[in-house]
Amino acid sequence: MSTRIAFLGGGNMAASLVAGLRQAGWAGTDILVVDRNPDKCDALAARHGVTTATSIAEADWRVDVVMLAVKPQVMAGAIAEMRTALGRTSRAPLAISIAAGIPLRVLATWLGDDIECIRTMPNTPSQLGVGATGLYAPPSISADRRDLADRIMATAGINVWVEQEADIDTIIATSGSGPAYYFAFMEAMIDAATDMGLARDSARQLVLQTALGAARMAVESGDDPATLREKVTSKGGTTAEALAYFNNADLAATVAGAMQAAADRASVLAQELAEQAADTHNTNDDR
Ligand SMILES: NC(=O)C1=CN([C@@H]2O[C@H](COP(=O)(O)OP(=O)(O)OC[C@H]3O[C@@H](n4cnc5c(N)ncnc54)[C@H](OP(=O)(O)O)[C@@H]3O)[C@@H](O)[C@H]2O)C=CC1
Ligand SMILES: O=C(O)[C@@H]1CCC=N1
Repeated sequence: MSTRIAFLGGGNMAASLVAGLRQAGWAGTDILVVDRNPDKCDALAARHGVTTATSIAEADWRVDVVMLAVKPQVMAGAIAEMRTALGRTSRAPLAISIAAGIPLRVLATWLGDDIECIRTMPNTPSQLGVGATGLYAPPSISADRRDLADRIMATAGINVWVEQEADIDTIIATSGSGPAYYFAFMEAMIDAATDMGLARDSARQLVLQTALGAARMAVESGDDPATLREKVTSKGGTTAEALAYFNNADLAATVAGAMQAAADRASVLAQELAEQAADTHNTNDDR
């Protein structure tokens, strides 16, 4: 029997995951995308043959899995609306959260007792099947449900399961946000090469192909990145000069600081959302 998946939110990350699912052969008719923006719904329906709905209240929630894919700040409201709509259906779907910074304990207060949740952190290269996803499931989740989440996220690329939820914040800082770091590096290199005299289009082609080549070598050659770096670096040559410049600017500390800032932001978000969940709980108790 087929597994029906709904996406609560059809933005950048959901679109990437839908593309990965479709590329892996998941039937478009088994995928529902619920997004309030009709243009996004139309684009996903046209491109991937998925079913769409622009209203949470009116969507057909008879699904096996719900991917929680709206921004953290609007998740509580979207889940509340979905809960009301789900009231009509008899079985509770498995929820898979892709949101940064919302702990399972907070999601549980919003989802209710009957909906189990697995926390994941994918990234946008999922759209090409070369994504990287971190996953955490609490011990109470059955092996079958873990396998289901594993199967779904594996359509996006590689899966890495972690034993403690706190590691998801590190994964957000590493692979969740990571593509943006590489894109920023590419932008800086394109700008620099252009400033140094290359035509922008030539600079772009050279930078992007270099990034692709370096990534493929790092993945496929069997050598670790340090060895590959050494093989480019001739003694007394040009690469050594560039790397010395990076060292003087303390590139490693800059990268570590940026990643820590991303992880810290996830913790702050978690704290804010936990306080919001507690306030809602107290308000409901007061009624
Ligand atoms: N982008 C990324 O690289 C990654 C993102 N994530 C996580 O994925 C989640 C989504 O991020 P991203 O895809 O970038 O965000 P987007 O803003 O691109 O997508 C969210 C979509 O949900 C829609 N939406 C919001 N509220 C509702 C609602 N009540 N009913 C229907 N639709 C609604 C939004 O519409 P509108 O635009 O009108 O608000 C938007 O189209 C976040 O929680 C993020 O932490 C995780 C890993 C990587
Ligand atoms: O920037 C964000 O918050 C999301 C989570 C990881 C990538 N994008």
